[in-house]
Amino acid sequence: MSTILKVDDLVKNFGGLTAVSDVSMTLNDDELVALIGPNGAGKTTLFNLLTGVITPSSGAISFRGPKGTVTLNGKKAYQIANLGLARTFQNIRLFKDLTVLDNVLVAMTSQYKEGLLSTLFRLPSYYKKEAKIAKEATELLAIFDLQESVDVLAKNLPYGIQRRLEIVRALAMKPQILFLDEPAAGMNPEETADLTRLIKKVQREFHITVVLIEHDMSLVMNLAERIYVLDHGAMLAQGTPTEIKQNPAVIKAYLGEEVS
Ligand SMILES: Nc1ncnc2c1ncn2[C@@H]1O[C@H](COP(=O)(O)OP(=O)(O)OP(=O)(O)O)[C@@H](O)[C@H]1O
Repeated sequence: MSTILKVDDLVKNFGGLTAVSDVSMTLNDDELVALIGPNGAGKTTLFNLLTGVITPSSGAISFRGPKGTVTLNGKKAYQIANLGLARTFQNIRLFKDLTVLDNVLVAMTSQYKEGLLSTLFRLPSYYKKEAKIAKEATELLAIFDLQESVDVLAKNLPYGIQRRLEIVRALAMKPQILFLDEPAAGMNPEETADLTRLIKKVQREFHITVVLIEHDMSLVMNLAERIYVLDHGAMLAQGTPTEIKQNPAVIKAYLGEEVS
């Protein structure tokens, strides 16, 4: 297993507040990692730094992509996404007035750069590529049991299914690392159990690294191979679920909350 993402001494200050403080971490190929911590610990800020939504105050992020290792600091969100880091957000960000299929097609077409001439004059290669994209999108939706809903407007889907569609959209970008920000937020226990199965399936079938922020400890302990724990912006601990459950510093940070 080799390192795909390396974070060294990352800092993010918002005025006088240090939201992320000297955080170092590594992500390996094909692993499922959880990032946990109490409210306000800096988890989303760390995701935002890794995916270019905000820029670090200091520190380094390096990513081993298909064309070698690149520094992500200073790169824009779309450049980082094109390199192979896709994400979902805590608040659903679908195109609510587009159908399920169109939501996925929009994400997918960023991967297929058709020439201007072919697009303008609708050459046969244009239609061939369009058919290929539609087939891939439909197959991806089927993995997520959304094949029956391809023509439904995103805004008319139940909440749990909208969250699922968000994951499909992120996967449509063919990422090497998938960041999921609270994928089970607002879901009922049955939806959460379905989601847990799906995330496992995605990681197995797509051979990608998955990192998730999650407050639902049963999901985290069921899914994660490794866990990082943030507290007050700093990395408090890292280890296997068993190690984290028994870590006195983690138990103290979660005082009053159950880490089980
Ligand atoms: N854009 C911003 N400007 C100022 N402060 C911010 C900004 N974004 C986050 N913060 C602050 O940084 C700290 C970390 O916030 P962050 O949202 O990363 O925590 P979190 O661990 O994701 O919390 P939660 O589990 O509640 O989502 C908080 O004190 C928050 O108020």
